[in-house]
Amino acid sequence: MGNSFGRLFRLTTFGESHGKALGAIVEGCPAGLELDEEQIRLEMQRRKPGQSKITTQRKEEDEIEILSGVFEGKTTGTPIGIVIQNSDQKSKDYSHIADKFRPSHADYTYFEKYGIRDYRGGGRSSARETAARVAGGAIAKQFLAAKGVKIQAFVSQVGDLALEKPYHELNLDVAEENIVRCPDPETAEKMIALIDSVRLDRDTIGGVVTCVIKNTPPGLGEPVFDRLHAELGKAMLSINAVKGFEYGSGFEGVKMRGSQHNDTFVKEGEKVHTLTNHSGGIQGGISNGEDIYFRVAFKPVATIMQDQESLNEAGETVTVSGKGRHDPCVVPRAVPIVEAMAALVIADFLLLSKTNKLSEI
Ligand SMILES: Cc1cc2nc3c(=O)[nH]c(=O)nc-3n(C[C@H](O)[C@H](O)[C@H](O)COP(=O)(O)O)c2cc1C
Ligand SMILES: C=C(O[C@@H]1CC(C(=O)O)=C[C@@H](OP(=O)(O)O)[C@H]1O)C(=O)O
Repeated sequence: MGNSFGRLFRLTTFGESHGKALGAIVEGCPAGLELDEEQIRLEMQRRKPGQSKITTQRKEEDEIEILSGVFEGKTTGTPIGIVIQNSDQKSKDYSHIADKFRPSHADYTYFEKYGIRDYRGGGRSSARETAARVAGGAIAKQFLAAKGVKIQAFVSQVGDLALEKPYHELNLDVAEENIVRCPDPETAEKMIALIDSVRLDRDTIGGVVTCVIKNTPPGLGEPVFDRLHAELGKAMLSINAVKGFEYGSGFEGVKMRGSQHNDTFVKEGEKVHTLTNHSGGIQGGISNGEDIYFRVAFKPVATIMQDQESLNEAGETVTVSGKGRHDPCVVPRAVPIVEAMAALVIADFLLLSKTNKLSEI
């Protein structure tokens, strides 16, 4: 339970941060998709630890090995198994807190739930698990690319430093050219300096990742419960350290009047289009064909290199201090994770949408 995501396009992950390996099993990917392994590797490189001075210094290559479900470069429709070896575990960094709870990490809640916890590197609660999500999401991304759907995420805020311009006034393609993954080079420099100074203070800082999905066909999503934005929200809130999700006008929208907020419909050739997009491409839980865009808020990382008061398993007051390799800010590496989870949601709804109309069954 709790280790799988999706209904028709389905991802299951396994593995712990300091265990032998992590893995992904993708089920439901249609047969005959040309799978570019290099593209999956590129996505893994975008997420891997040790990629720059502003990320954790754990060194993992995050090489993937595809075990099944692909023949002569094409998917066969059977489960795709992928394994990612762990090679740079330093479990001794965690010996001093084996029976202590780091404030705001998952140590206490895992112990309460299971009565036992793999304290090595946070075990299953470590964001190392997201390596498997990125591998699975990379397959969903390729499936979507073949249908013309494009997903792009970028860092839009670190601490108080936020991009002023909306996404459509930015060249999102340049985001990958800097280590923080912000599409405005000047703001990127400031963000990098801010993360670096926070790191030198032995502290951590939060941030926001914005994601844009282009060319989604209208009609994806369910009118009740499994609304498209609800599933995107669940996908995003399932990522480690996420504290907030908003789509379209989001929380800012409450400041507007209906007369300002409504998106006017117009016809452009054969296509229905809206003049503004406060809806964020989703109305009534269903995609309307406009860009889908949303923002995901990440908290400051819990493990800080400072003494903090906490409790141990016996309920005694103890001092806890982080050791080892940790991210001073998660957003640069969260960008490909957000894209992967978004791809899984859209791929799943794309398959489900084939059951909407009698004429399509
Ligand atoms: C890309 C990424 C990297 C992370 N790196 C760290 C880290 O180095 N140290 C840490 O304590 N937490 C890190 N986290 C956050 C923890 O995994 C997360 O706080 C923990 O699982 C508890 O879950 P919660 O914050 O969602 O409640 C990271 C999260 C992400 C998305
Ligand atoms: C190793 C990765 O990131 C880790 C995420 C993480 C956490 O608590 O989430 C804690 C640190 O690792 P460890 O589990 O070794 O202490 C990070 O280095 C990775 O993303 O591949």
